[in-house]
Amino acid sequence: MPKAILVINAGSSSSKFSVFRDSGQGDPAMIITGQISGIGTEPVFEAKDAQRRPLASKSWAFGEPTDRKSLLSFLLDWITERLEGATLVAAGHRVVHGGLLYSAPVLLTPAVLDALEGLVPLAPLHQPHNLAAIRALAESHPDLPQVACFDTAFHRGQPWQAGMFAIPRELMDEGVRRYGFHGLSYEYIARRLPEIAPELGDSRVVVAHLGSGASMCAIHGGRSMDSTMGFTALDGLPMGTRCGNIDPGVLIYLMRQKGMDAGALEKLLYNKSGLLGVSGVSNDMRVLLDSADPHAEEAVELFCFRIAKETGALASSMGGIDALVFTAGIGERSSPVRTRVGDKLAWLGVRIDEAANAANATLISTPDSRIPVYVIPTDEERMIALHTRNALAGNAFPPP
Ligand SMILES: Nc1ncnc2c1ncn2[C@@H]1O[C@H](COP(=O)(O)OP(=O)(O)O)[C@@H](O)[C@H]1O
Ligand SMILES: CC(=O)OP(=O)(O)O
Ligand SMILES: [Mg+2]
Repeated sequence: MPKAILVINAGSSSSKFSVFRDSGQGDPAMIITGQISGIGTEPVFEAKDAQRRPLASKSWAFGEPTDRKSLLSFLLDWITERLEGATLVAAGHRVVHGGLLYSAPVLLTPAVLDALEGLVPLAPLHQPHNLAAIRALAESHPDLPQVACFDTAFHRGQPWQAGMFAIPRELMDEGVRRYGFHGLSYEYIARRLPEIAPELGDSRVVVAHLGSGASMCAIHGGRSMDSTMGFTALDGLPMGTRCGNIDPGVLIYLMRQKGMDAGALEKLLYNKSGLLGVSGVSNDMRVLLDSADPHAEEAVELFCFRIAKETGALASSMGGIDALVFTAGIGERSSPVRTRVGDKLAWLGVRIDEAANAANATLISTPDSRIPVYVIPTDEERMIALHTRNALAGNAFPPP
């Protein structure tokens, strides 16, 4: 009998989900995708089929239970009716932080969940919501195996220099080190790129994952060598509402001179900074690109400046660069951002083909560009489905 795997990527106010049919041969096939948004306020459920055609939607009447557990229970009932003979065998979750302990996907047990709970302070924007979805599902469906797939796992094999802060060694031994995130996305790109460009299998690639969280990764021969995010998902590029890298002296200044405590700093750096903080207009790149406000223009320019700067840094970590890849919401859909980054990398010999770029084509560089530039839609959900299948079978993935 065919099997089905539920994939969940739970955020603060929304849970994205997909259902994959798994025949055991090749990659699992996505059959349903969607999200429940407005969790905690007015939830709305929307589901689409594999071709992204609407399948169903629902909102909840006042007074109906809309806690996470009830919403997930509704979701599972709805999915079970549409499995057409397949059996739901597991749920795979994106869990942002795996810390020092988890460098591969893991079958969830109460002890694993407790260990992951201890990492909440390292990913306050993500981890609590990832774990809340797991706990809610464990309550409503205690017999359904659940697998945690970590954003940090792909980076755990990085050279030691990339993982180290120049602070006293004891802190590093406790786990105060650079981890890197968006690993499921980078792992997918590392797998997909050689299918698109077989000659790039062993090469040095810089990947820019530009979504509401944004980071970049240096990948050599399919392995992560360095990344812009560090101990938390606050480091590196400026993001929708996060500051990206910042002189730590600023934090000491804010504490001393402005009396800010940890909570206030967390709010400032995670929720009020980045594109939103610089523009004062929006955290959404589409809004900024359409805005006539000079501060919106500055936010876009700063974002692109930092992407170009990090490209140079990551290339240096690999001793060179053979290709550049854009992915995630902004990377896949914003040709103006890609044009600006390309212009800033003209020194490297990057030449963007504007017609291909405007069309969001796969290859957006000209034939005379010194390195090829690609746009590759990411698929973190597919990686989670693959990892979940393999964790259930007790196999390591990718195979050693
Ligand atoms: N056509 C577009 N042009 C520019 N930015 C876009 C476009 N479409 C989506 N985005 C940006 O992509 C971001 C979401 O990216 P996504 O990868 O879905 O993020 P996340 O998974 O972190 O929520 C939004 O904040 C929005 O600014
Ligand atoms: C790690 C991270 O920043 O994730 P997201 O892009 O989903 O916010
Ligand atoms: Mg994302």
